[in-house]
Amino acid sequence: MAVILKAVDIEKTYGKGQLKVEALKSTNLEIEEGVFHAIIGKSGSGKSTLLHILGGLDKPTCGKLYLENESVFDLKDKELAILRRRRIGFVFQSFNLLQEHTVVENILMPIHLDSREVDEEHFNKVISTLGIGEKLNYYPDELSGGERQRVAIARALVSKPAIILADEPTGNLDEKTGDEVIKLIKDLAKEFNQTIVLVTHDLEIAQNADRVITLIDGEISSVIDNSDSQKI
Ligand SMILES: Nc1ncnc2c1ncn2[C@@H]1O[C@H](COP(=O)(O)OP(=O)(O)OP(=O)(O)O)[C@@H](O)[C@H]1O
Repeated sequence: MAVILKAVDIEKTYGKGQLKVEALKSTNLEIEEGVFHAIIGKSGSGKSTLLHILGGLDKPTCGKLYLENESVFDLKDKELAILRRRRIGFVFQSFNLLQEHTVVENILMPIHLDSREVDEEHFNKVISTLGIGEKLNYYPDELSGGERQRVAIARALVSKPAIILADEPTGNLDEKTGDEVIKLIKDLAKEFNQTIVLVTHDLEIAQNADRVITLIDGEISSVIDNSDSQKI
């Protein structure tokens, strides 16, 4: 499978002197196309730091990141912002929807910001897969938590990003809704051959992923394919 995102010797240090925290020690990681990856680890192990760097939201102290062979942190800030908008879909615990805009406006925001044409067929497929067709003209505060997260996922998917990065996407949802959202993410990965990297502290959620990356104290301690472990 093709490597879509590659981290090479990435390190991230916060603070100085006695306050220095090595959030990520030398990290090498390859993210493959169409694969659903989960990053797990205890609180403070560096999961969010790694995800933010993989998404170009935060710069590493040193190291390189390549998205489809483009060196992400060698881009100028403006180019990096465009790359993030066009090539990376983000899904956060807090949904990050714009309250004063309707569901459909939220979903199409990244495409409109880029003055791009909407691929109607893809849009309709995403909406029907996520089951939010009836809610397009509602406002976020008129939706349940699970519906809001499905809108955020639709927004991430609709611009056909190279990769979707999700940080504890079920963190604000009850267990049943969280399970439904994870199942949807898993189905979407297959349906759209979508590359996904999802951060979670929940081992059960990680079981849904194709590949599980475990972080301990800022270091990758293992990368395990669930399909391999199921074969054993
Ligand atoms: N902006 C910051 N300034 C200083 N230290 C930070 C900052 N962000 C994170 N850290 C530290 O870096 C380490 C890794 O943090 P990170 O948020 O990546 O962990 P995490 O595994 O995502 O944790 P959690 O599961 O609790 O969200 C922690 O020790 C944290 O305190």
